[in-house]
Amino acid sequence: MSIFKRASRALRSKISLFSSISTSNSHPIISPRPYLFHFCYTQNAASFCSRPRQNSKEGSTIDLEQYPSDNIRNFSIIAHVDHGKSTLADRLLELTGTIRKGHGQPQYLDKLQVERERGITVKAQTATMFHRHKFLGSDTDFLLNLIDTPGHVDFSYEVSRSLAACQGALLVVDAAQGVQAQTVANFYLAFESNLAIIPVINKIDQPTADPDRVKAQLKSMFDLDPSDALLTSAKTGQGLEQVLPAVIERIPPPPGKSTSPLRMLLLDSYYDEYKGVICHVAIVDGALHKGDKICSAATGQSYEVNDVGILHPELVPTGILLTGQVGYIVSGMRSTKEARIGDTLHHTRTVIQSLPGFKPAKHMVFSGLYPADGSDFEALNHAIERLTCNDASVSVTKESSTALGLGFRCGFLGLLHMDVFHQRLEQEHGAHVISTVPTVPYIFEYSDESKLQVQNPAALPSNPKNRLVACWEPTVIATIIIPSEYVGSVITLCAERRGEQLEYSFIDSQRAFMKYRMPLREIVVDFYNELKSITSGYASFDYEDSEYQASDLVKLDILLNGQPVDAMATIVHRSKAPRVGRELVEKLKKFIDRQMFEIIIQAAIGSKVIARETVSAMRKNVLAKCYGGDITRKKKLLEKQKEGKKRMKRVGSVDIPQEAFHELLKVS
Ligand SMILES: Nc1nc2c(ncn2[C@@H]2O[C@H](COP(=O)(O)OP(=O)(O)OP(=O)(O)O)[C@@H](O)[C@H]2O)c(=O)[nH]1
Repeated sequence: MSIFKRASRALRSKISLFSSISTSNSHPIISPRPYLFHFCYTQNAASFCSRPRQNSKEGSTIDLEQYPSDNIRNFSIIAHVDHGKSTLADRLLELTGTIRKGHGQPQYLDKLQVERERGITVKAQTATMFHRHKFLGSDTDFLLNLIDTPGHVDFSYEVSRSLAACQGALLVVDAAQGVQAQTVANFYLAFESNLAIIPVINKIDQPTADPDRVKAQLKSMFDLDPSDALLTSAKTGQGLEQVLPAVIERIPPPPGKSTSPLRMLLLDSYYDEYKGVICHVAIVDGALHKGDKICSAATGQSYEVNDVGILHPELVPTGILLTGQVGYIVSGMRSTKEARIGDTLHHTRTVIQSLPGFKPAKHMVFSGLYPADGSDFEALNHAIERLTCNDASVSVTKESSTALGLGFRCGFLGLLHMDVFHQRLEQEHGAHVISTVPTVPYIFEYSDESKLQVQNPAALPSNPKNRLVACWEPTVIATIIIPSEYVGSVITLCAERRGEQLEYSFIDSQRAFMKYRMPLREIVVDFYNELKSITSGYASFDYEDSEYQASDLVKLDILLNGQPVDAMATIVHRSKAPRVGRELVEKLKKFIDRQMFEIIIQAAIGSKVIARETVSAMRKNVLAKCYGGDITRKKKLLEKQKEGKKRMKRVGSVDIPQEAFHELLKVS
């Protein structure tokens, strides 16, 4: 039985996310303002892009009243990493004249520096486009809201939020790589949200493209009709003219009621230096006008709407948003904490039923963040506050460490998310941070039946008052898709990582599909890199969280000259403790400079030492390799050493360089 059919059974009873609720109150509709259109030819001679001209009265607004919900289509682009979502989004924006062709920066909607440097999408981005299409026999103007979503598993929360504002999705699949792990995960997200799914087989220009094989995979895995698949190349433009007509004809208009009281779903928020908090919203029912008084269903707090508009793709004020439209509002919220993602906003003095909202983001990985220089705590505090304004999926609590001083314990959606957060802290806010070994949330149960959830290994008492009776660790269900020849080595890797095989089948003659239950701890540290390396980069991998399972866990302490370094403590499975302990002390030995006294580095479980290294006494001579050379070179090296010393962390009498903490992150 195909996965699709199994899922259909499970989901048969699910109801639509946007099943509309009938209400009697209606908000008065303001009479339409005058509007004008001009038309321009696009690269595709057969179609026009209709671009509403700026309203001359208000100077800066576009009139949206021309677009009743029947003329609106809201859709996401979803796919596995690198299958071409952002490039396809670029082409659609060009095709509709929303951005100029050759605007100079590919993947236009990937705006963050980190997205551009890494070539990945981290934040979902919305863009409103206008398009004229012959529909039911006559030329009709449509407003299309496109949401480009991230492909990496850590950001699937962004995908599920985006889908809540859509009635359809373009499921993009690389014509050479075929269905991959995130294709499967994203298909189910869209399917569970009852979206119309349009398969798009992209990159057909590649020499290894095999669209027929991909069509067969789509049929066997998801029961998608092969004749529904669009064949495109976002690179050469081939086949792109079919995309928007398919969006208009196959995706239903938004189902909301224009005569019902306003209900809008808060999709996302970020902080802008000049405007304050900007919220992205989807109008589910009713209409919103500039100057309206609105209220949060979650907090009861009221606000006045100071600005409202669409993302075209930059912010364009329109003074109004109508049923089914997606746009932004500025409403005097002082912090993004007030803008709760998934909240329902409505007019004050109207009674509405809240929208279903979203499941809260689940933090998979926790790590301590400390200022590299202890005196920078306030600066780091400020930087984290500002960044969490734009990334509400990070949890932050203050903590202190004897080794590192005052800092923060942060929860992330995965390791890539953690990495991206660090990079943004440094790039966007100039913060220098030391992060501690990432850990997953464990549960420890004691003889008095008390349970302790541990997000920071240092918080686990080495000698508890009550006897420890059980330990529990979080698990995930991992999906792995690989070429058949790598099956053996992947099974070995998963067994080493304590995985339990749940499913093993073949997508077609060349590709195997496997499902494993695995401890989260085993996959957050370097699993994906190892999987990629043993499969020559051909594996694709995705995971979803699952239940806790009993496990034999121990706390591994790192001691320097007999003194435990709380920031380096970690929790591991007992069977892995000797190897992890050895690796940790070896790594530390490499990074701790020789000092004027001997340093003993130990890894211990309770009072039992399981690994040990010694750094012999002496000052590191940074000039050792500087034969001859002029004095300025030597001065530079000494200056660098001085600078490095400033960034050292003193534990007892031992100075630990910042890199040592970074290197520890890599030890599994
Ligand atoms: N040959 C070819 N390359 C393409 C095509 N579409 C996209 N690419 C290339 O594929 C790479 C990934 O494209 P993106 O658009 O960034 O992919 P994405 O799915 O948005 O990636 P994530 O956001 O990281 O998930 C880029 O180097 C693109 O230039 C295509 O149709 N043909």
